[in-house]
Order: sequence, then structure tokens, then C-alpha cells
Amino acid sequence: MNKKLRKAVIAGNWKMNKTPAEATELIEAIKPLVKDADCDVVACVPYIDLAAALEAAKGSNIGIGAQNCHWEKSGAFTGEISADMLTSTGVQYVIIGHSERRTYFGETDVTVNKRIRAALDNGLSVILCVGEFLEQREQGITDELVAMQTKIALGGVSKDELKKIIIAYEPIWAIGTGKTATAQQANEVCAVIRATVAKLYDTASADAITIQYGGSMNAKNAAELLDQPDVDGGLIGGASLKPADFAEIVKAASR
Ligand SMILES: O=C(CO)COP(=O)(O)O
Repeated sequence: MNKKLRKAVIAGNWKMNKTPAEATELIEAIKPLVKDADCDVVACVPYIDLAAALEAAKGSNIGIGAQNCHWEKSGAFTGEISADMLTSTGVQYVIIGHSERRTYFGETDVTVNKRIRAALDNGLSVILCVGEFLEQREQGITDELVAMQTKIALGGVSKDELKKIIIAYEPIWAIGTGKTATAQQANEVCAVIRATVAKLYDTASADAITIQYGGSMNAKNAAELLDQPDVDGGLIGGASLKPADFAEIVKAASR
């Protein structure tokens, strides 16, 4: 399939940044800069900012997402938010399995799978994150590891449900470090993920799925990364907090 037939998605991951008032300001600043985008534009914001971001994004082409969700509907899970709760706000996307969740908060492939199940059951679109540590890359196990993360995460997900899933390849050594994967490295692993999806489902599903690259993507390097045949978008951390930079990346994905 021609890559251009796939939907490019540029998503900002704001991580633990911005108060609700600042979220309104940031969405308002981004809105006019991306209004003509020829790709999907998303901002994944802290839970506390969801209402403000949704309000500010109303009537625009910016979709709003959360950064995690729990698999249970409700109950004694202090500090967690359920997929049902997210849906009730009107949010459309949720990031699941970000490496910061895996590294700092004990997220495993199994809990990632459970969270994906809950998100899909509640009609949310999922941005599933996979990626390797530098040591794992140096050991030469990146491809196997990322394929395994993808397989476990997608366990029990039907071919139809797969349409609601975006996969983000985020090499952990490139996140917040200013060290970007080369365009070739990014493309290689995105291709491995696509081949894994083909094995799990079929070629048509693999051809159709959006696979993003994330890890120090910025206004300068976005075009080269996004030009790669298997890179269909970006999951952007630091640069998503800077309207002009984020807009440049959206522009690079819209060519
Ligand atoms: O983790 C990321 C997006 O989810 C990438 O973060 P940076 O763009 O800040 O490297």
C-alpha cells in the first residue's frame, strides 16, 4: 500500500506538564497553526487538563487524548482513572504502555494488554507504545523485543478493533535525550512492527495501521523521519509544548 493512503497522525504527549489554564493557552496557540493540516492532530494531556483541552479544542481539528487508563471500570484503585471515566469526558484517544509508565510505574506487557482491552471496550482510540532500552539495542534484540511487546499488547484484539490502534515506536534511549534514532533505524523497527501485525492479522491490516516514531522528534528532523516508508506519524514529547515547533512537525506530515 502506498504510504500516502495511510492516515498520518501527529500526536503530542504533554507528559506531566501544564495546568488547566496553561492547557487552554497551549491549545489556543496550536489551533490556528494546524488548522489546515492534512494529517490527524492529537494532544494527549494530563488528566486534570482534559476538560480544559476539550473545551479549547472544540470545533477544531485537534483530537484530545489521555496518557493512560486503568482496566477496571471502577473500584479501589487509588490514583487511577478508568477508560469509562475517560469516555465520559468526550476524550477520543489514550496512550497506553508509554516507556515512562513501564520504567517508573511497573507497567508490564500484560497490564498494557488489559488497559488496551478496557480502552477499546469504551470506544477509545489507542496509541500503543513499544521500544527498547539502549542496552537491548546493543545486545541486538530490538526486533524480537518490539515484536514481542506488540504481540502481547494486541492479544485478544480483533482485526476490526485493530483499526482503533496506532502503534508508536519509541526507542527509550531517544526519549527526551535529544538523541534521535536515524531515519533508517526508525524505519527498520517500524517495518518490524508492521511485519508483526501482518503475521498476527493479515497484510491488509498491516498496510492500513498507522505506525508512529517517537523520541526527540522536532521541527528540524521531522521531515526526514516522516519521509520513511514505514513511518506514518510522530508521538512528540518536548516539541509538542512549543506551538511553532509542533506546527512544523504537523506541516512535515501534511506534505
Ligand atoms: O516520549 C515521547 C513521546 O511519547 C518522546 O518524548 P521527546 O519528544 O521529548 O523525546
